[in-house]
Amino acid sequence: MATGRIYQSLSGFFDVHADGKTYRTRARGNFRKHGIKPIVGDMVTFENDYILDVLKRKNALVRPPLANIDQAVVVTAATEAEFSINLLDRQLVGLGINNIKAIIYFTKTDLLSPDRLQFIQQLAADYQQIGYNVICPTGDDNQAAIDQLKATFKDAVTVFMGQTGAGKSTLLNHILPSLHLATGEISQALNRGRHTTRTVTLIPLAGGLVADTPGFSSYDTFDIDYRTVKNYFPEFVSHANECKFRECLHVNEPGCKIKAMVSDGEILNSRYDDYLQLFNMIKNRKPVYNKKK
Ligand SMILES: Nc1nc2c(ncn2[C@@H]2O[C@H](COP(=O)(O)OP(=O)(O)OP(=O)(O)O)[C@@H](O)[C@H]2O)c(=O)[nH]1
Ligand SMILES: [Zn+2]
Repeated sequence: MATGRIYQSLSGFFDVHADGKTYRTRARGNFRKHGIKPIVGDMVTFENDYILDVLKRKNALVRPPLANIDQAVVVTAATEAEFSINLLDRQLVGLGINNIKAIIYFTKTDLLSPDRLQFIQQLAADYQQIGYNVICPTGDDNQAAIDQLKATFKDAVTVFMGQTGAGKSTLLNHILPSLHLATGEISQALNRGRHTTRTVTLIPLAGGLVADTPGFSSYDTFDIDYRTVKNYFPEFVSHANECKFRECLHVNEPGCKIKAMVSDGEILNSRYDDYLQLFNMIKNRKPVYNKKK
């Protein structure tokens, strides 16, 4: 029996990397009975080219299906018309909930005015300070940024996420020129018919594995208790023990260190506003009752 990771799935076969070799395996019939369907990214045990067991997943994304993701490159267009700090914060919280480390990568910095570039660089420094890994190419210095990004791939499974048009395919093509992903308008046109059949392959790169598909939809459902939203704002977590109340939600409580830090400019107003927005959205969300099966 051997243990390995599924890196590709094609018409009923699962290609597995184990001990530096690759194996073409199949799932046994009884997998279907138990409702376990192996997907790319899964760690599996196998013998004689048959998968015996799927090991417990750390997390999984649905479209396209991929398990055990360590980190996501949040591809973010820095231009004024496209950038939204609110969207960025929501993406970061979504990743936090799924236990996926975020790497923020700014694109289109070549289009920025000097003022705008300075604004984005300050923002990059602020998010770096919070604890995120932020990569912000400047001018013609694209290669340095890409090298910096590649250095984060070691020993990790990495996916690319971001808004439509943010530059995910362009960036992946730079990193993996053999992919030849369609970009811009062509990509838009192809996108329309591709939801159903699209699968993902994990490609070995810079000591890690990178998903070759740029179109991961981030989840807009935040399936958590509203009282835990604060846990996904790292700069709140590191000072929460300085609030007067141990269970402080940093909303209306007296003696709240987080609110004091917002007033003092030590925590970004926009981060606190986005926290309150998510907090209220999740608190006021109508419960969804699933029909009994
Ligand atoms: N000037 C400039 N243009 C860029 C940059 N990155 C991407 N673009 C352009 O932005 C457009 C969209 O880029 P894509 O790579 O297709 O974006 P995407 O995120 O893959 O988009 P979807 O496939 O719709 O999800 C294309 O016309 C790219 O040429 C950049 O760093 N600078
Ligand atoms: Zn507080």
